[in-house]
Amino acid sequence: MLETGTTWGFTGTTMTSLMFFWAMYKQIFPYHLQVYIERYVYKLMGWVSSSVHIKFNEYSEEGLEKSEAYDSIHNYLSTKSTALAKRLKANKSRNSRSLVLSLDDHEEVEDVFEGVKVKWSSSVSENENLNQSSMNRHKVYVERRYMTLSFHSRHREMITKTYLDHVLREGKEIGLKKRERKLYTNKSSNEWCSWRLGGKWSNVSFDHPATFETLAMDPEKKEEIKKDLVKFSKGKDYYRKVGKPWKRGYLLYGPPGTGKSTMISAMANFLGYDVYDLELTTVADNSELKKLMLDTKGKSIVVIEDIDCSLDLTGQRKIKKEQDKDVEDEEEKKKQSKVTLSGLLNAIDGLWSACSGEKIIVFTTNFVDNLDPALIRRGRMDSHIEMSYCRFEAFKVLAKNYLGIESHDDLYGEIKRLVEEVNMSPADVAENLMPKSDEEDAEVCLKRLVKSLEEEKKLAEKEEKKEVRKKKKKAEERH
Ligand SMILES: Nc1ncnc2c1ncn2[C@@H]1O[C@H](COP(=O)(O)OP(=O)(O)OP(=O)(O)O)[C@@H](O)[C@H]1O
Ligand SMILES: [Mg+2]
Repeated sequence: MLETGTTWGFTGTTMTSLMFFWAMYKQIFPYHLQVYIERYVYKLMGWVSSSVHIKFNEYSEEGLEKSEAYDSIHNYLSTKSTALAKRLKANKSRNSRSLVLSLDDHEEVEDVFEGVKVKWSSSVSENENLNQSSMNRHKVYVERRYMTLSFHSRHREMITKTYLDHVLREGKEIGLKKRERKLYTNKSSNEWCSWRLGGKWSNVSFDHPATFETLAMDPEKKEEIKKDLVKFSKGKDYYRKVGKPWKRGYLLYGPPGTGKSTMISAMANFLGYDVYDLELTTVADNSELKKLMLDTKGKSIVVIEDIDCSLDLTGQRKIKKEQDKDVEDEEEKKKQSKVTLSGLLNAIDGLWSACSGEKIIVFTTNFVDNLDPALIRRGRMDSHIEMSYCRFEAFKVLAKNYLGIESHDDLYGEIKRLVEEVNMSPADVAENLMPKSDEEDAEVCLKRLVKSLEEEKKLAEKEEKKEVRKKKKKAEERH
């Protein structure tokens, strides 16, 4: 549990009472003597004190690796500090919308856990380092931050076993919630550079506003999906117990504009996950695909949109020869992705899937029947979700989103009848509902929708009649 950069020390008085002497002593004594004195003072204090102190450094001893434990403690204490500490530090990260308050240096905050009081203090010390890179080697002073946890020695067992676990877990969760989420897209392999940060994926910050509240679909189905996601995200122990990698596949299928891509954003926002948008056509071959998958982090959704169009995964093996004949340009042939169905199956199900925490895989398609059954069998795509045309329940969500209304005496009845009869996508319904100018009120938009639905209905009836006539003609010809 305690990682690099975490050291244990036992001293005997509070930090605050030493602060004045500390400043004086730093001025008077040279650094090498300070190290010597500190070692013995600490030892002496340990003999007379009943307190235990645990020190958590921000960086590892070599100063290279940032301690995850320190970050988690920092996050955990930021909530306590805002309410309890007298001196706070305010930071605003580049993309965050609000200020982040945290414990200032040399400040203390108390915490109570299972009736036991503990104290956290944040400190910063200056360490001497030799500047190796400079032509004239000289000493530089580096600030080293650390947190000290102090408590009575009779609670040692509980604090080290239960409390610290609790702090690290909670702090990690807070960190995940407040982190800036990313939308990744895969680079082509000639852009992969091991020495450059970023690796195989480029990213932008993910800020899609879709949520389950704004997603128009049957409310029961929506609740089911939300429950399923929550169960998955909390299922670490369960997945371990049943011996399955912690991952879940969702197949979203349905006609264009029914909200498949919107659903992915809603899922990511709901769980606080990153999104990896995998463009299969730019992946050269199966081995590249595996490497890309290995380079994804946990708490993420890996998405392959329009899986039926991405590659000819359905019958790649069968029609490959024919295809090769058709592709005359050698260069073009080289550029084509060689990812095969089995390569994709391996990448989803292979050993990689057990790496780096929980992962969701989402495929979307307009034509579910065209997909190879192996690709979407349960266990691989565990949940198949049909995104359907807009029915009345979904319409109500859209009307609330776009017009801010929950009912309309005259028009809701008519719309209810029409949307149950006409196949119109939520995207089209939304477009009709969106006011086109400030003068357009809810009624104007609803009337536009009614008109549009009626036109669609007439068109559908015409098409149906045409079909019936065609069938009749064929039947007559056969006789
Ligand atoms: N179920 C829905 N709920 C809310 N908005 C929706 C829904 N479906 C579509 N929309 C609206 O329509 C637009 C297009 O939807 P989206 O891109 O999610 O459809 P899609 O199913 O992914 O379509 P395609 O199959 O063409 O990729 C969205 O930006 C959104 O505003
Ligand atoms: Mg889409």
